[in-house]
Amino acid sequence: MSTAGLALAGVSAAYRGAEVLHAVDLEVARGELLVVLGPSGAGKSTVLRVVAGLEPVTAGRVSIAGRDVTALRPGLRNVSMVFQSYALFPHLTVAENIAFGLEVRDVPRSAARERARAAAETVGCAGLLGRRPGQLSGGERQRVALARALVREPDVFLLDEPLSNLDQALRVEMRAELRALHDRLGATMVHVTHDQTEALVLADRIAVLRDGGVEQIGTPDEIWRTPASVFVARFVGSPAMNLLPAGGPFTPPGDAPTAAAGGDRLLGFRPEAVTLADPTDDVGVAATVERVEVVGEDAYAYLTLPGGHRVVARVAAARRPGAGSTVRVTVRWADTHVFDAASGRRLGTA
Ligand SMILES: Nc1ncnc2c1ncn2[C@@H]1O[C@H](COP(=O)(O)OP(=O)(O)OP(=O)(O)O)[C@@H](O)[C@H]1O
Repeated sequence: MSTAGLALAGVSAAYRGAEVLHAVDLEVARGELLVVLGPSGAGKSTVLRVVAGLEPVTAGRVSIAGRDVTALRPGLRNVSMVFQSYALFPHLTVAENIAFGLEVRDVPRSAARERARAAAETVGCAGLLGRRPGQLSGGERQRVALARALVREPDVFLLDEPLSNLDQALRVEMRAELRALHDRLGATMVHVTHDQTEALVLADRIAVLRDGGVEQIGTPDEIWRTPASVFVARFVGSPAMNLLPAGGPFTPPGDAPTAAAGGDRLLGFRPEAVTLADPTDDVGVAATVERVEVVGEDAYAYLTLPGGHRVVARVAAARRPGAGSTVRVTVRWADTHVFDAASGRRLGTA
C-alpha cells in the first residue's frame, strides 16, 4: 500500500519463552499519529521495539514506508525512537547529543551541526545548544530528545511514554506541542501511553492493546462512543463506565434487544449519562448516595441501587446531592451500551 507509513501483519513476539504479542495487525497511514494505549504489561513497548528492530518477531512482517524491514537491523530501518528516560548522553552538549545520530552516519560535522541547530529550533530548544543534560529541566530534556529524533528525518517516529516523566502542567503543554510538531512535519508517529486522556487528545487513531493483542483500533471519538468491548469501555473514561446486568435495576424502553436478553448481557453507561432527580420525583430508580467527590465544577456521586448495584453519576458540583441522601436515578438510553457478558464484546445500544 503506497500510503502506508507503517504496517505490522500478524506480528508475534516472545520474551523469555513466553509470547507477549499475539499476531498483531496494525496499519499506520503516512502522516498519521497513532497512539498505542493499554495497561502496564499489555505489550505497548514491545510493539515499538519490534518496529525499531530491537526485538525480533517470532511470526509476521513489519514494513515501513512500503518496505519489508522484518529482517533488517535497527540502523537500517530509518526510524527514530524517543524514550521515557530521554536517554541523552550526559557528557555531551545538547548540540552534540542532537547531532550524534548524524555523525555516526558519516554526515560531515559542519552539516550535522547545522541540521542539529535547525532541529533544535523546530522544537524550541535552540537556546540550550551549549548546555549539558545535567543543566536542563525535564521539559528541556524532552525537547532535546525530540530534536535528536527528528534531526535524522526518519520515516517513522516511535515515542515510548515520552511525557510520563513530566509534571502535570508540563505534560499538558508538551502534549499540545507534540501534536503541533506532528502536524507541522506531517510525520508518521506511533506514540505509546497508558494515559487515556493523552491518547484521546493526541491521536488521529488509538489502538487499544490488551494482553499482547489489539482490542480495538479507532478514532478517539469511536473509542469513546462505541467501545468494542467491556475492556475498552472501562479502560477509557474516568471514573470508569458503569456496568450492570442488563436485567438489573434499569429496564430499557420498548422492545430493545436487551429487554429479552436475560442475564448474559451487560448494560454500560458512563457517569455522564446518569441524571439524578429529587427523591419525591416519580422517575427512575431510588438510590442512596454513599459518597460524593468534588472536582472543581464537577462532582461524582457514588450511588447504591436496590440489589446492591453500584453506579457513579457525574453532576454539576453546585447541584450535588449530600452523602447519605436518597435520589432517583435515570439513564439516558441513547448513551448506553450493551455487551455480551461472556465475551465482553459490544452488541449495540439499549
Ligand atoms: N525487555 C523486557 N524486559 C522485561 N520484560 C519484558 C521485556 N520485553 C517484554 N517483556 C514482557 O512482555 C510483556 C509486555 O511488556 P511491555 O513492556 O511491552 O508492556 P507495556 O505495555 O509497554 O508495559 P509498561 O507500560 O509497563 O511499559 C510483559 O509481560 C513484560 O514483562
